[in-house]
Amino acid sequence: MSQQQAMIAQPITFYGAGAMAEAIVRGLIGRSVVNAGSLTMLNRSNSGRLEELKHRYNVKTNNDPAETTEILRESPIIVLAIKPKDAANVLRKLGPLLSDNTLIVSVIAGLTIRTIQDLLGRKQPVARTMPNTSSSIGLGATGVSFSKEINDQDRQTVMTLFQAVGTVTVVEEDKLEILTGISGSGPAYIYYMMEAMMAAGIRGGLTPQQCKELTVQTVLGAARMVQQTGEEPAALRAKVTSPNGSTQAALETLDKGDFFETVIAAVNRCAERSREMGAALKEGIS
Ligand SMILES: NC(=O)C1=CN([C@@H]2O[C@H](COP(=O)(O)OP(=O)(O)OC[C@H]3O[C@@H](n4cnc5c(N)ncnc54)[C@H](OP(=O)(O)O)[C@@H]3O)[C@@H](O)[C@H]2O)C=CC1
Ligand SMILES: O=C(O)[C@@H]1CCC=N1
Repeated sequence: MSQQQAMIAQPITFYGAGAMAEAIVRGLIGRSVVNAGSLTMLNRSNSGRLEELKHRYNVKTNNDPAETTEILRESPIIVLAIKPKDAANVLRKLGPLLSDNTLIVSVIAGLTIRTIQDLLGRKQPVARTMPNTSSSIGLGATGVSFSKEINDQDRQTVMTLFQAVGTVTVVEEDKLEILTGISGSGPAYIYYMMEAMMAAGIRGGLTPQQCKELTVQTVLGAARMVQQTGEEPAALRAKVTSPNGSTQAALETLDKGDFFETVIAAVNRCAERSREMGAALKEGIS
């Protein structure tokens, strides 16, 4: 990542102060793309959480209903970082507070641009994004789609925001669900794999600390190998796999559990679940 990262001068309000909002805020501050004082994080009721965030990042926080209304009314950029189940209520109340050029950036899984605008009751400029939690260390992978109301400056702001915390892939909106299956939820699959590898090592007599160190370095090294050598994962896998050797035996065991197709099914189910959540929100509009 370049040292001369573009700055975002406008204040940004995070509507929702949970795991994903924190990941982005931590990344933005870590990369000095924003001044902490220009970030505000709002939640519904968890004041302890806001205290923690204020202490950790020096950001402004609030959950007083009257004050948050004023903050939202005056925010040029609002990042929606609430759960899908809370989105309908929040967006219905938010719509009347916006001005025509308030930029809405959503990280909410499944929620389409059309549904966001319908719930807001106005054709707001919207960037629908799907980041992941690795944004917190600047290694996020974010997918983005823009509504047609977005102007070039807003588009650049959104690109700057997410490029500051990792890579950005602009896609057609109907590809965001499958993208969620790969990169939005993907860290969880890798962690699950790591959990299983560590459990195996512990059962085999290694210490938890040894297992963690070995597993982390293995995952890190494998990802970096793909990135730095430019070789395909399949080619790199072949280099690890001696004919009739131990790796082949392990991979055959994975294949007995239909590993490859199971991962594909998991990614597809994730995408499908995102669409289901989006459809439920759409149906809720009446
Ligand atoms: N976690 C992840 O890996 C990723 C998540 N996402 C998306 O990010 C969004 C947030 O997820 P995540 O951060 O994990 O969720 P969390 O449960 O960690 O956070 C949700 C936040 O929303 C707040 N909130 C809920 N209702 C309101 C309301 N009416 N007014 C103000 N604040 C409210 C909660 O406040 P309180 O605690 O006070 O109720 C909380 O701060 C989801 O839509 C998810 O799809 C996208 C990519 C990856
Ligand atoms: O599980 C979820 O719904 C969110 C979306 C992507 C990652 N976490």
